[in-house]
Amino acid sequence: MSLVDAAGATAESTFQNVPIIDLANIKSADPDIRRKLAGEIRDACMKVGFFYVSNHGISEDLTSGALEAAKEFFALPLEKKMEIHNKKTSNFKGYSPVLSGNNDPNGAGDMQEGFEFGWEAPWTYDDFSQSEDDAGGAMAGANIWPTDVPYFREQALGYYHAAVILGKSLFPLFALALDLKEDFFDDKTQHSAALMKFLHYPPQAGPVDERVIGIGAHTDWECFTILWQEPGIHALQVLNSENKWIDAPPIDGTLVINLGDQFARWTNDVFKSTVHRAINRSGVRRYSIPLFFGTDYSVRLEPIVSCISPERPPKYDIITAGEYVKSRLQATYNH
Ligand SMILES: O=C(O)CCC(=O)C(=O)O
Ligand SMILES: [Fe+2]
Repeated sequence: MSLVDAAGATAESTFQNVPIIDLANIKSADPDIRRKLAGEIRDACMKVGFFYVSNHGISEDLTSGALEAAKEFFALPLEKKMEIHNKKTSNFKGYSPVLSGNNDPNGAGDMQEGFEFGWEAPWTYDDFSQSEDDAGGAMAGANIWPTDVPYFREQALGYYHAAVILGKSLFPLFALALDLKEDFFDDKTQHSAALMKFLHYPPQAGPVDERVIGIGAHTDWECFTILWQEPGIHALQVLNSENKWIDAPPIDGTLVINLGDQFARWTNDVFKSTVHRAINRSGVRRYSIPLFFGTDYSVRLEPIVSCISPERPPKYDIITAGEYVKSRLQATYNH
Protein backbone atom coordinates (compact mmCIF):
# COMPACT_ATOMS: atom_id res chain seq x y z
CA MET A 1 0.00 0.00 0.00
CA SER A 2 1.36 3.48 -0.82
CA LEU A 3 2.18 5.79 2.05
CA VAL A 4 -0.61 8.17 1.13
CA ASP A 5 -3.15 5.31 0.99
CA ALA A 6 -1.89 3.89 4.27
CA ALA A 7 -2.18 7.33 5.89
CA GLY A 8 -5.76 7.58 4.61
CA ALA A 9 -6.55 4.13 6.02
CA THR A 10 -5.26 5.01 9.50
CA ALA A 11 -6.82 8.49 9.57
CA GLU A 12 -9.94 7.26 11.36
CA SER A 13 -8.13 5.02 13.84
CA THR A 14 -6.83 6.04 17.20
CA PHE A 15 -4.45 4.50 19.71
CA GLN A 16 -4.85 3.44 23.33
CA ASN A 17 -1.24 2.67 24.14
CA VAL A 18 2.30 3.39 23.00
CA PRO A 19 4.02 0.43 21.27
CA ILE A 20 7.43 -0.98 22.26
CA ILE A 21 9.91 -1.66 19.47
CA ASP A 22 12.97 -3.86 20.02
CA LEU A 23 16.05 -2.37 18.33
CA ALA A 24 18.22 -5.49 18.81
CA ASN A 25 18.36 -5.96 15.02
CA ILE A 26 19.02 -2.34 14.12
CA LYS A 27 22.45 -3.14 12.68
CA SER A 28 21.46 -6.45 11.07
CA ALA A 29 23.32 -7.21 7.84
CA ASP A 30 20.12 -8.73 6.46
CA PRO A 31 18.11 -6.06 4.59
CA ASP A 32 14.88 -8.01 5.12
CA ILE A 33 15.33 -7.84 8.89
CA ARG A 34 16.03 -4.10 8.71
CA ARG A 35 12.97 -3.64 6.53
CA LYS A 36 10.80 -5.55 9.00
CA LEU A 37 11.98 -3.28 11.80
CA ALA A 38 11.31 -0.24 9.62
CA GLY A 39 7.80 -1.59 9.05
CA GLU A 40 7.15 -1.60 12.80
CA ILE A 41 8.46 1.96 13.01
CA ARG A 42 6.31 3.05 10.08
CA ASP A 43 3.23 1.67 11.76
CA ALA A 44 4.00 3.45 15.05
CA CYS A 45 4.84 6.73 13.28
CA MET A 46 1.62 6.73 11.28
CA LYS A 47 -0.70 5.65 14.08
CA VAL A 48 0.83 7.07 17.26
CA GLY A 49 3.85 9.29 16.62
CA PHE A 50 5.35 7.77 19.80
CA PHE A 51 7.09 4.48 20.56
CA TYR A 52 9.36 3.02 23.21
CA VAL A 53 12.64 1.43 22.15
CA SER A 54 14.36 -1.43 23.98
CA ASN A 55 17.94 -2.61 23.29
CA HIS A 56 18.79 0.96 22.33
CA GLY A 57 22.48 0.61 23.19
CA ILE A 58 22.88 3.49 25.70
CA SER A 59 24.59 2.20 28.81
CA GLU A 60 23.17 2.55 32.29
CA ASP A 61 26.44 4.19 33.44
CA LEU A 62 26.14 7.04 30.97
CA THR A 63 22.52 7.60 31.92
CA SER A 64 23.13 7.61 35.66
CA GLY A 65 26.16 9.91 35.25
CA ALA A 66 24.04 12.41 33.35
CA LEU A 67 21.23 12.15 35.89
CA GLU A 68 23.56 12.79 38.82
CA ALA A 69 25.02 15.83 37.06
CA ALA A 70 21.53 17.17 36.39
CA LYS A 71 20.44 16.66 40.01
CA GLU A 72 23.51 18.43 41.36
CA PHE A 73 23.05 21.34 39.00
CA PHE A 74 19.38 21.88 39.81
CA ALA A 75 20.20 21.72 43.54
CA LEU A 76 22.44 24.82 43.23
CA PRO A 77 21.14 28.13 44.59
CA LEU A 78 19.05 30.01 42.03
CA GLU A 79 21.61 32.87 41.75
CA LYS A 80 24.24 30.37 40.64
CA LYS A 81 21.96 28.88 38.01
CA MET A 82 20.95 32.35 36.82
CA GLU A 83 24.60 33.05 35.95
CA ILE A 84 23.97 30.96 32.84
CA HIS A 85 20.37 32.08 32.20
CA ASN A 86 19.34 31.35 28.61
CA LYS A 87 18.17 34.94 28.20
CA LYS A 88 21.79 36.04 28.49
CA THR A 89 22.72 34.05 25.39
CA SER A 90 21.57 34.74 21.84
CA ASN A 91 21.30 31.03 21.03
CA PHE A 92 18.83 29.99 23.75
CA LYS A 93 21.36 27.72 25.44
CA GLY A 94 21.83 27.55 29.20
CA TYR A 95 19.45 27.61 32.13
CA SER A 96 15.69 28.20 31.98
CA PRO A 97 14.08 28.83 35.39
CA VAL A 98 10.73 27.43 36.54
CA LEU A 99 7.83 29.13 34.69
CA SER A 100 10.15 30.92 32.22
CA GLY A 101 9.03 28.74 29.31
CA ASN A 102 5.51 28.19 28.07
CA ASN A 103 4.98 25.37 25.60
CA ASP A 104 1.20 25.54 25.42
CA PRO A 105 -0.06 28.87 24.01
CA ASN A 106 -3.13 28.48 26.25
CA GLY A 107 -0.95 27.82 29.28
CA ALA A 108 0.53 30.25 31.80
CA GLY A 109 4.03 28.77 32.13
CA ASP A 110 5.70 25.39 32.49
CA MET A 111 6.35 24.08 36.01
CA GLN A 112 9.87 22.92 35.26
CA GLU A 113 13.42 24.23 35.08
CA GLY A 114 15.87 23.19 32.41
CA PHE A 115 19.40 23.28 31.13
CA GLU A 116 19.96 23.02 27.38
CA PHE A 117 23.03 22.50 25.21
CA GLY A 118 23.93 21.34 21.73
CA TRP A 119 26.67 19.73 19.70
CA GLU A 120 30.21 19.81 21.02
CA ALA A 121 32.97 17.50 19.85
CA PRO A 122 33.74 14.61 22.14
CA TRP A 123 37.33 14.16 23.16
CA THR A 124 37.17 10.48 23.96
CA TYR A 125 35.81 9.00 20.74
CA ASP A 126 38.50 9.09 18.06
CA ASP A 127 36.21 7.70 15.40
CA PHE A 128 33.58 10.39 15.85
CA SER A 129 34.10 12.89 13.08
CA GLN A 130 31.68 15.74 12.87
CA SER A 131 31.76 19.36 11.84
CA GLU A 132 31.58 21.70 14.82
CA ASP A 133 29.42 24.47 13.50
CA ASP A 134 26.13 24.48 11.72
CA ALA A 135 25.35 27.16 9.19
CA GLY A 136 24.00 29.77 11.53
CA GLY A 137 20.92 28.08 13.03
CA ALA A 138 19.08 29.58 15.98
CA MET A 139 20.95 27.39 18.41
CA ALA A 140 24.34 27.46 16.68
CA GLY A 141 27.31 28.65 18.68
CA ALA A 142 29.10 27.64 21.80
CA ASN A 143 27.48 25.90 24.72
CA ILE A 144 27.47 27.58 28.09
CA TRP A 145 28.28 25.32 31.06
CA PRO A 146 27.87 25.63 34.82
CA THR A 147 31.20 25.80 36.60
CA ASP A 148 30.04 24.73 40.07
CA VAL A 149 29.32 21.06 39.43
CA PRO A 150 32.44 18.92 38.97
CA TYR A 151 32.43 16.86 35.75
CA PHE A 152 29.04 18.28 34.72
CA ARG A 153 30.10 18.84 31.13
CA GLU A 154 31.75 15.42 30.82
CA GLN A 155 28.73 13.60 32.24
CA ALA A 156 26.30 15.55 30.11
CA LEU A 157 28.31 15.04 26.91
CA GLY A 158 28.91 11.35 27.67
CA TYR A 159 25.18 10.63 27.51
CA TYR A 160 24.67 13.16 24.69
CA HIS A 161 27.14 11.50 22.32
CA ALA A 162 25.66 8.05 22.96
CA ALA A 163 22.19 9.43 22.25
CA VAL A 164 23.42 11.14 19.07
CA ILE A 165 24.81 7.78 17.87
CA LEU A 166 21.40 6.22 18.57
CA GLY A 167 19.65 9.08 16.75
CA LYS A 168 21.91 8.73 13.72
CA SER A 169 21.19 5.02 13.57
CA LEU A 170 17.44 5.68 13.58
CA PHE A 171 17.44 7.96 10.52
CA PRO A 172 18.06 5.06 8.05
CA LEU A 173 15.11 3.21 9.57
CA PHE A 174 12.86 6.25 9.24
CA ALA A 175 14.03 6.56 5.61
CA LEU A 176 13.18 2.89 4.93
CA ALA A 177 9.84 3.39 6.66
CA LEU A 178 9.15 6.17 4.16
CA ASP A 179 10.10 4.00 1.15
CA LEU A 180 13.28 6.04 0.69
CA LYS A 181 16.87 4.91 0.36
CA GLU A 182 18.44 4.28 3.76
CA ASP A 183 20.97 7.09 3.25
CA PHE A 184 18.30 9.70 2.41
CA PHE A 185 18.91 11.73 5.57
CA ASP A 186 22.72 11.36 5.60
CA ASP A 187 23.52 14.61 3.78
CA LYS A 188 20.81 16.39 5.79
CA THR A 189 22.20 15.45 9.18
CA GLN A 190 25.87 16.36 8.83
CA HIS A 191 26.01 18.81 11.69
CA SER A 192 23.92 17.12 14.37
CA ALA A 193 21.28 19.71 15.08
CA ALA A 194 20.75 17.76 18.26
CA LEU A 195 19.82 19.67 21.40
CA MET A 196 19.71 18.02 24.76
CA LYS A 197 17.90 19.27 27.80
CA PHE A 198 18.02 18.31 31.44
CA LEU A 199 14.59 18.88 32.95
CA HIS A 200 13.54 19.07 36.57
CA TYR A 201 9.86 19.02 37.47
CA PRO A 202 9.04 19.95 41.07
CA PRO A 203 6.09 17.93 42.38
CA GLN A 204 2.65 19.52 42.08
CA ALA A 205 0.36 18.64 44.96
CA GLY A 206 -3.31 19.38 45.60
CA PRO A 207 -5.53 20.94 42.96
CA VAL A 208 -3.44 21.73 39.89
CA ASP A 209 -4.18 24.73 37.67
CA GLU A 210 -4.43 23.08 34.23
CA ARG A 211 -2.70 26.15 32.78
CA VAL A 212 0.42 25.61 34.89
CA ILE A 213 1.58 22.02 34.55
CA GLY A 214 5.06 20.47 34.21
CA ILE A 215 5.07 20.97 30.48
CA GLY A 216 1.91 22.12 28.75
CA ALA A 217 0.38 20.38 25.74
CA HIS A 218 2.74 20.78 22.77
CA THR A 219 4.40 19.08 19.86
CA ASP A 220 8.17 18.86 19.52
CA TRP A 221 9.87 20.82 16.76
CA GLU A 222 12.60 18.62 15.35
CA CYS A 223 12.43 15.29 13.47
CA PHE A 224 12.25 13.19 16.59
CA THR A 225 13.03 13.25 20.30
CA ILE A 226 14.87 10.62 22.31
CA LEU A 227 13.44 10.90 25.82
CA TRP A 228 14.78 9.37 29.00
CA GLN A 229 12.29 9.47 31.86
CA GLU A 230 13.06 8.84 35.48
CA PRO A 231 12.01 5.27 36.41
CA GLY A 232 8.98 4.84 38.62
CA ILE A 233 7.47 8.29 38.09
CA HIS A 234 4.44 8.68 35.86
CA ALA A 235 4.09 12.09 34.26
CA LEU A 236 4.10 11.91 30.46
CA GLN A 237 0.83 11.72 28.56
CA VAL A 238 0.12 11.54 24.84
CA LEU A 239 -3.06 12.85 23.17
CA ASN A 240 -4.94 10.49 20.87
CA SER A 241 -7.34 11.50 18.11
CA GLU A 242 -10.32 11.14 20.48
CA ASN A 243 -8.71 13.88 22.61
CA LYS A 244 -7.99 11.36 25.35
CA TRP A 245 -4.72 11.53 27.28
CA ILE A 246 -2.92 8.18 27.09
CA ASP A 247 -0.27 7.52 29.78
CA ALA A 248 3.28 6.89 28.60
CA PRO A 249 4.92 5.80 31.88
CA PRO A 250 8.61 4.97 32.11
CA ILE A 251 9.32 1.35 31.21
CA ASP A 252 12.55 -0.18 32.51
CA GLY A 253 15.31 -0.45 29.93
CA THR A 254 13.51 1.65 27.34
CA LEU A 255 13.61 5.17 25.97
CA VAL A 256 10.70 7.00 24.39
CA ILE A 257 11.02 8.15 20.79
CA ASN A 258 8.49 10.70 19.62
CA LEU A 259 8.19 12.43 16.29
CA GLY A 260 8.33 16.19 15.97
CA ASP A 261 7.10 18.80 13.52
CA GLN A 262 10.03 18.55 11.12
CA PHE A 263 8.99 14.98 10.30
CA ALA A 264 5.35 16.03 10.05
CA ARG A 265 6.48 18.61 7.48
CA TRP A 266 8.75 16.20 5.58
CA THR A 267 5.95 13.67 5.41
CA ASN A 268 2.99 15.99 4.89
CA ASP A 269 1.54 14.64 8.15
CA VAL A 270 1.83 10.99 7.09
CA PHE A 271 4.06 10.69 10.16
CA LYS A 272 2.41 12.20 13.22
CA SER A 273 3.89 14.84 15.45
CA THR A 274 1.69 14.02 18.41
CA VAL A 275 0.66 16.41 21.17
CA HIS A 276 1.94 15.48 24.62
CA ARG A 277 2.36 16.96 28.10
CA ALA A 278 3.81 16.06 31.50
CA ILE A 279 2.42 16.60 34.99
CA ASN A 280 4.39 15.55 38.05
CA ARG A 281 1.85 14.58 40.71
CA SER A 282 4.18 11.96 42.21
CA GLY A 283 4.98 13.96 45.34
CA VAL A 284 8.72 13.85 44.60
CA ARG A 285 11.01 15.67 42.18
CA ARG A 286 11.09 14.28 38.65
CA TYR A 287 13.92 14.49 36.13
CA SER A 288 13.83 13.75 32.42
CA ILE A 289 16.30 14.13 29.56
CA PRO A 290 14.98 14.83 26.08
CA LEU A 291 17.35 15.02 23.12
CA PHE A 292 15.76 16.78 20.16
CA PHE A 293 17.18 15.53 16.87
CA GLY A 294 16.60 17.56 13.73
CA THR A 295 18.07 17.94 10.29
CA ASP A 296 20.75 20.57 9.74
CA TYR A 297 19.33 24.06 10.12
CA SER A 298 19.96 24.98 6.46
CA VAL A 299 17.88 22.05 5.14
CA ARG A 300 14.55 22.91 3.50
CA LEU A 301 11.61 20.94 4.87
CA GLU A 302 10.12 19.85 1.57
CA PRO A 303 7.43 17.16 1.49
CA ILE A 304 8.66 13.77 0.31
CA VAL A 305 7.10 12.90 -3.05
CA SER A 306 5.54 9.65 -1.82
CA CYS A 307 3.63 11.64 0.83
CA ILE A 308 1.73 13.91 -1.55
CA SER A 309 -1.03 13.14 -4.04
CA PRO A 310 -3.89 15.06 -5.67
CA GLU A 311 -6.06 14.04 -2.69
CA ARG A 312 -3.31 14.91 -0.21
CA PRO A 313 -1.78 18.17 -1.42
CA PRO A 314 1.14 19.73 0.51
CA LYS A 315 -0.10 21.10 3.84
CA TYR A 316 2.85 23.29 4.85
CA ASP A 317 4.82 26.18 3.43
CA ILE A 318 8.40 25.22 2.79
CA ILE A 319 10.86 26.75 5.24
CA THR A 320 14.25 25.67 6.53
CA ALA A 321 14.63 23.57 9.66
CA GLY A 322 16.49 26.47 11.30
CA GLU A 323 13.74 29.00 10.56
CA TYR A 324 11.17 26.65 11.99
CA VAL A 325 13.06 25.89 15.21
CA LYS A 326 13.87 29.55 15.76
CA SER A 327 10.23 30.61 15.42
CA ARG A 328 9.18 28.01 17.99
CA LEU A 329 11.97 28.94 20.39
CA GLN A 330 10.97 32.58 20.25
CA ALA A 331 7.34 31.72 20.92
CA THR A 332 8.25 29.49 23.88
CA TYR A 333 10.81 31.70 25.60
CA ASN A 334 9.50 35.06 24.48
CA HIS A 335 12.96 36.28 23.36
O1 LIG B 1 9.58 15.35 30.53
C1 LIG B 1 8.89 14.73 29.72
O2 LIG B 1 8.48 13.59 29.93
C2 LIG B 1 8.50 15.36 28.41
C3 LIG B 1 9.37 16.50 27.98
C4 LIG B 1 8.93 17.10 26.69
O3 LIG B 1 7.91 16.77 26.15
C5 LIG B 1 9.76 18.13 26.04
O4 LIG B 1 10.71 18.62 26.66
O5 LIG B 1 9.47 18.46 24.88
FE1 LIG C 1 7.93 17.40 24.10
